[in-house]
Amino acid sequence: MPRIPVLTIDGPSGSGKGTVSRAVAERLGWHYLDSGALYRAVGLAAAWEGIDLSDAGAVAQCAARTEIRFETQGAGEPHVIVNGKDATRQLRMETAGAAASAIAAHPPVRAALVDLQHRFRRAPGLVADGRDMGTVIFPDAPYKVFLTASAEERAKRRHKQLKEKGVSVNLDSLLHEIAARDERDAGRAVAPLKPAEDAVLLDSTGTPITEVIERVLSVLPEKLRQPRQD
Ligand SMILES: Nc1ncnc2c1ncn2[C@@H]1O[C@H](COP(=O)(O)OP(=O)(O)O)[C@@H](O)[C@H]1O
Ligand SMILES: Nc1ccn([C@H]2C[C@H](O)[C@@H](COP(=O)(O)OP(=O)(O)O)O2)c(=O)n1
Repeated sequence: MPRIPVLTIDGPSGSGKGTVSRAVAERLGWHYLDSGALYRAVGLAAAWEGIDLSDAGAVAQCAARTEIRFETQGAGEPHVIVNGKDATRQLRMETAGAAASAIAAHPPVRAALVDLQHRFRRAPGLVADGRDMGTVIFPDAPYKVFLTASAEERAKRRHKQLKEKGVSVNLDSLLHEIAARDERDAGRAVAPLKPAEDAVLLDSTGTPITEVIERVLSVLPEKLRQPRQD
């Protein structure tokens, strides 16, 4: 029996993975996995419990007992409920991204989240967004994209996004944080940020989101791109 199709979209922070993945999943009528939100949620849950984020074993145990749910509430990003609390806003802060990047470097933490991620592969298909979707979690995915953009453009996008959410941050410090996160995510020993050998590379610098979405959709065969009738 053919396996349920997966489109993986990996790339660095601010490359547009989340926005593009959600739009593509909606167009196809497929499920969506925001794997970064899982790492963010575990980082937050560990901080709530006062766990030292450098303690790989303690964070991995925390990952195994943390309950993470995604709730669709109208348009826009799904809300993320961590151990019963709506943590959506907190999880989007750059501090949560940095904590996620730190705990994500621990192999036992990554191992604790593998089954959960595989369970998102449900019919009719899955769009999976992250760093290692095409390389480690869904290496057999038939469709893979690696999305990038210059660090300057990614920092500007994040700056605008946070400003729209009422969070004021300095552009220079964002650029620094993004560069530090890129370096840690790409430099770690386990599941580093890198394109799968069979991924299509897309640089979105200066390209409007609508066009990026079309380019990603063009990676899929025509028959999958038809809107579903049911
Ligand atoms: N091609 C693009 N051009 C301009 N802005 C973009 C583009 N892609 C994404 N954005 C904006 O950049 C911000 C970060 O995008 P997001 O999808 O959260 O990135 P990622 O998930 O890769 O971190 C969002 O506000 C989004 O609207
Ligand atoms: N599949 C994944 C997804 C995220 N991570 C880690 C590394 C990232 O810096 C953090 C946060 O990821 P997230 O995709 O939410 O961050 P951005 O939206 O790209 O800024 O989690 C990971 O190691 N593996």
